[in-house]
Amino acid sequence: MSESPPNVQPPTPAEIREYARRHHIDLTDQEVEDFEAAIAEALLGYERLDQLPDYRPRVEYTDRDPGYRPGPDEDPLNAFVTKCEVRGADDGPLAGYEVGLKDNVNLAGVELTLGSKLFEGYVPSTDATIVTRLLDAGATITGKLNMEDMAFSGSGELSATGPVLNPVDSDYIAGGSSSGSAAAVGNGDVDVAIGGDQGGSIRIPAAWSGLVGHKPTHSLVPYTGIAGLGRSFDHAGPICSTVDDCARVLDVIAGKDDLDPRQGVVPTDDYRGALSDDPSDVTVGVVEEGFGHEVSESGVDDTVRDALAAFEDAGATVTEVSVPMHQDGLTIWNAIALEETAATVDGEGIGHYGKGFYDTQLADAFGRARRADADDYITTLKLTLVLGEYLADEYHGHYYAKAQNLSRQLAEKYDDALADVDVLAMPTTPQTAHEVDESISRLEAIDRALNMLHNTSPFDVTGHPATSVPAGTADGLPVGLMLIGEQFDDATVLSSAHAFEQSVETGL
Ligand SMILES: NC(=O)c1ccccc1
Repeated sequence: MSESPPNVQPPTPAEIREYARRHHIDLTDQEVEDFEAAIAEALLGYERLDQLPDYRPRVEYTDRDPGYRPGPDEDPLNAFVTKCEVRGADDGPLAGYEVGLKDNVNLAGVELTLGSKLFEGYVPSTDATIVTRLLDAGATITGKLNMEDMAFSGSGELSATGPVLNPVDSDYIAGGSSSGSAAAVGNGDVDVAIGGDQGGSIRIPAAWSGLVGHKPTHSLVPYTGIAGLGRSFDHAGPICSTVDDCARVLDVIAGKDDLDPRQGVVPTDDYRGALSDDPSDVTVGVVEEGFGHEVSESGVDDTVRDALAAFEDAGATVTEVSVPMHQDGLTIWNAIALEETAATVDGEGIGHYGKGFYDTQLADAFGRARRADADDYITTLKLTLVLGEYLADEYHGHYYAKAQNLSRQLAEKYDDALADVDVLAMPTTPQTAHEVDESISRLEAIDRALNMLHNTSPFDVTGHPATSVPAGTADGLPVGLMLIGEQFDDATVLSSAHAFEQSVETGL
């Protein structure tokens, strides 16, 4: 997909009528004629815009290698879209670290696919803000990692290049949507990886693959230069083997970015410096409603309860808390995710509103691809666009707006529970990884893509920081314990996860 800037042309009278109709306006003949003249005048400004060069963030470390797609011998888990090597500064907190990026993160000069056929051959010429920060910290970026097609599934089997295999047991899938991020870290191909999380996509693959995944507080980590689904619930964050590495990466990528319209005031911390080894520093509120969902596997619930009992034996204070509204979290997330994703796609992948960097290249590429190849969308995105557009149109945005309001109320309920404890706790997902099965039906694929979001998705719409840390196994497969903290108190969440990791033997 090559970059060719648009060259503005005036609409025909028929087009003027058609675009008016899309806004429920019926123009008279005289209105069409008058607008034709007014539009000719207005478009002179657009001719000028075509002449002005775009304003883009500067790219540093310009020695770029476009890389290559590894074959199955080199990449048996299908973790990579591209292997590459972009070296950063000579020293810094990530010197010696090989870092992989989910393939929705702009790395200038290297193809970006979003795990989808639609973007094949698209090469951004800017870096995401977090890429600049990683390179400044001494990292070497060694790969673009596979992901669920357009990030719209939690399972790990719906990339355009097929299933991503679980690094603990390759008869199972890795979890998604940051599937390659988990597989590459688990397989030792990279030291740490960046993932993305809109409904659970950092924490699910971390849980299923026996790794640590941290979804930062919403807006703590700039999302500039990363393709997303909706500004109000897009997150990027680390997937690593240890909590210590997650804190080390967060120290580098967190903080104010003038280019990101999602951010307000962004309080940061010394995340690595705040890590504790001592369970007696930690008070945990175990959220009753995070267990026993209809889809919950008892083995998962038992493993998480046993791990929390072991944490208590090691000195942590563990209490039971109730947050009844948690049971409505997935419903609230769903109403936000459906309409906001449809609006983002209508907005050519970049949307509108807010001051910041707008990726014109992405809009050009996505705009063209979606008009030509939308039939190749992942099935869950097709479903979301149909239903999201229908609901927005038929009910005039009522449900999206109400769900946004309810997400604020939900956030208050978690805050109330957090007033008495450091962190809340529950299983990251109600079940362990699905078995690899390439013969499933469309409806089974949709179910497997979305049936694990009960505990992860509420925190994508409330914004609270949440870490998944390995808690043990159920039938030999990894189980994740999710710890949740107050907004912008990522330090306490990571510190509590670290104390757990250091004091409880999980076999992972
Ligand atoms: N990107 C996500 O977190 C996601 C997960 C599951 C379904 C839709 C989106």
